[in-house]
Amino acid sequence: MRARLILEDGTIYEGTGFGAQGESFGEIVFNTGMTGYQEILTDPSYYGQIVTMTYPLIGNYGVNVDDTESSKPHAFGFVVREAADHPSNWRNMGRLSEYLERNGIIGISGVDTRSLVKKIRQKGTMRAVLTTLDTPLENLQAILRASLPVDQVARVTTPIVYRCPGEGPRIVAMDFGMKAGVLRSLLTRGCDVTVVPAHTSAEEIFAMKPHGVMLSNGPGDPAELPHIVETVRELLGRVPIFGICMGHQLLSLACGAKTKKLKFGHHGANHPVKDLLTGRVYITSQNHEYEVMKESLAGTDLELTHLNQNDGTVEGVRHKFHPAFSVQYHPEARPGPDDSDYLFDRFMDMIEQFQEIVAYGGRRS
Ligand SMILES: NC(=O)CC[C@H](N)C(=O)O
Repeated sequence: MRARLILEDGTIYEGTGFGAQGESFGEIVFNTGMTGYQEILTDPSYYGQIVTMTYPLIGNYGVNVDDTESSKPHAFGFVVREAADHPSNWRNMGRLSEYLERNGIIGISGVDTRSLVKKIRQKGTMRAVLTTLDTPLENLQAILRASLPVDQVARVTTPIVYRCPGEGPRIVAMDFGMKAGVLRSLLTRGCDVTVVPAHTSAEEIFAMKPHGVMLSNGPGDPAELPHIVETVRELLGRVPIFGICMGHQLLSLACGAKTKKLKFGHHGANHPVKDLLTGRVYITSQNHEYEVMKESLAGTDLELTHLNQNDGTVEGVRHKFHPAFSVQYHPEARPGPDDSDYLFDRFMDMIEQFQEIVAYGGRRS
């Protein structure tokens, strides 16, 4: 089956379709992980994005039921150099091509992904359309001029409140498109987690009497979510907060910092980040297109805590007075190294310390 990938700058890549048939339109990004394709496809933060894998052979260990980060794939398309269709692994339960087909995701193989990634790095993230149909080029170019979906968080957040009981601290997790790994990291620490839709108000959250609030990862532009930024501002100082990726950007915006789009984003499993509090460098898992602007931290009550060692971008902040901190990368990993798992312990310690303050008649009303 013939497939075409057409970029905003007019470049056309011809390849072979694998997975579903049809047409898909989104932003083209690249991920540098050698493995982890199933976690990547099912990470809700990829909603609206067509993902190119830089590693040349994808699909070689098949798919299984454990490597998913949500109930279904969210990426808008998948681009690879070579799709391995004879998987071999003790956990293998099926072929990647069948998995994509079953889930309505269009894949294209046989693409010169090196040239594609070079283009994205030179020109920045672009819109792209991926098709297995014979649609005339003019029509595809018209699709490329259309606007991208807005309020992507609303498309991937949980529609209902649900609870995973535990004996430990009560956490309310605001789901902006939360990866299963975030929930898992809290549950393995015994937390009692209530997951709430993205648009839940601060009042509704306080009614659940949380010991801590988790701000999850999620797709799209954080600056398009002023109502959620306002909610985070209302939570600040009244309950310990830990933000991851989108959660980090929303916490930063709530404290007066600014965000902007990176040229081509960070998507991979080997980004070096320095924890400025300990001086140690960690290899981290990343997936983001936006960043918190370093210069915008001046004049806020946020302190820079983590720095990207490749390009010097902001990777983490903490509030100088309130119990709140966040990181741009993924301490829950999946896929990627779990070097940064300690941040969940830091959150647990923060909750314990805040509880002591509350017990001594501190800040909380
Ligand atoms: N993984 C995420 O939470 C991504 C956050 C945001 N959508 C970005 O692209 O920067």
